[in-house]
Amino acid sequence: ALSYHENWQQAWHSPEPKKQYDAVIVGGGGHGLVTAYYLAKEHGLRNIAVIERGWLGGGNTGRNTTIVRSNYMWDQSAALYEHSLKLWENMTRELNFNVMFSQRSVLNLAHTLNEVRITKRRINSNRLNGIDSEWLEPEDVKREVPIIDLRGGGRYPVMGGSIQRRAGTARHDAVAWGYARACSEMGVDIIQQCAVEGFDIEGGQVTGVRTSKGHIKTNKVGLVVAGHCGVLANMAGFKLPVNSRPLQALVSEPVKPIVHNVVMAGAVHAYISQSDKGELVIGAGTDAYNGYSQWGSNPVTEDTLAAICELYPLFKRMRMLRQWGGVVDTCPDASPIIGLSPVKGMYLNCGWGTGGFKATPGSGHIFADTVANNRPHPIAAPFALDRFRTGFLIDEHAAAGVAH
Ligand SMILES: Cc1cc2nc3c(=O)[nH]c(=O)nc-3n(C[C@H](O)[C@H](O)[C@H](O)COP(=O)(O)OP(=O)(O)OC[C@H]3O[C@@H](n4cnc5c(N)ncnc54)[C@H](O)[C@@H]3O)c2cc1C
Ligand SMILES: CSCC(=O)[O-]
Repeated sequence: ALSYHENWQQAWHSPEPKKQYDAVIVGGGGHGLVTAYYLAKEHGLRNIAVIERGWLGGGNTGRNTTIVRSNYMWDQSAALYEHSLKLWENMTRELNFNVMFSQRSVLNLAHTLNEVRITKRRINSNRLNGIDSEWLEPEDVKREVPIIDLRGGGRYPVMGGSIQRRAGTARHDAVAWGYARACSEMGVDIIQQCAVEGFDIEGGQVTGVRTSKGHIKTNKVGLVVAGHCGVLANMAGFKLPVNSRPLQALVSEPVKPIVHNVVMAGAVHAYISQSDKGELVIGAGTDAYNGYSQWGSNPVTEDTLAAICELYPLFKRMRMLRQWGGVVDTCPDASPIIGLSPVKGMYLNCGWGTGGFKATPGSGHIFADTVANNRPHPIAAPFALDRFRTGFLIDEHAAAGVAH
């Protein structure tokens, strides 16, 4: 019988790359692995490789604060994120792997009259799209989150907020492991510690991928590398309207259960939830400058912790355990890019910025359809790269819930 560790070692095979694949997905994060999963499961491709320069889930998929919700403003976003939320609700059964999806509800607080108006407008838009979303008066917020100081320390009073009760959190690296195991069972080659270093492009068509483990022939490439999408686009000879910058998070020492939902406060760049182990999981806004570092910086976390102490005074004596960052790729309208690239046979799934974890299953599902059929899935179509030429943007900065 295999030990637990040996069992894990064999959850997915890690072969050396073959000389040729029908499709190569660059990026072994959640979005890339789900794409490979549906290419195999729903589109009958069997000769697929996922190429990951580090380890599975080592990018933003394993670094995020795990919030899952679908309460975005515009119809196009509602279709995308609600498609994903429905897949989250069945993911553990689909993968036979416990991703610990916990629908504990997500609150988005409003601290100014402007945020009250924007939030109520978003709630009405959600309800028109069949998404569960409610307005809470300050006393309702207090009932949901008894430890909150509605005065917000006097600086940012709580004037109400939205709540989505089907929203919640999940175990992020379990998502990568669950899909990796399912991919491997369908014969997808998952190749870690293998960096893509360039592309062969002939007559505008991709024909191969150059990697640190050798050359691979293919005429179908999905770029799913989050904060490094601009780097890979440059390798392929085109530019993306994306800013890549660190987004940070931190966790406290574990304490008894005291926060039973997720509480986000965009105006003060602070949001919290509590992990099943009892740690406070705290998120901040992005750094103010572009960069590819994956570690924290004190000014950002100091601001966030000051806001946390104003909203939840009893946390003033909590000790922080760990702080880290990830490189998030944000588009000018805070919406993703899903679709064809300027290079034939090369497809883009990026620009998810501070909020792509919640879209992981839906993103991979519609991107696989786009890659397999060489045309955008209907839900992906509005998120084409071309929108930055036509000007038909899908601005979700307010719903993003995080300053960037
Ligand atoms: C601190 C933080 C908190 C966040 N909180 C939330 C949240 O609560 N809710 C939410 O919805 N979203 C959140 N996000 C955003 C979310 O994590 C991302 O949008 C999402 O996980 C992106 O998934 P992905 O699979 O596209 O990227 P990743 O998981 O980053 O995967 C991309 C992979 O590409 C690989 N790669 C890069 N270059 C190459 C190369 N040249 N060759 C091969 N491989 C390469 C990387 O190593 C990486 O593993 C947060 C992000 C951060 C950093
Ligand atoms: C990092 S912010 C979390 C979200 O987008 O709900």
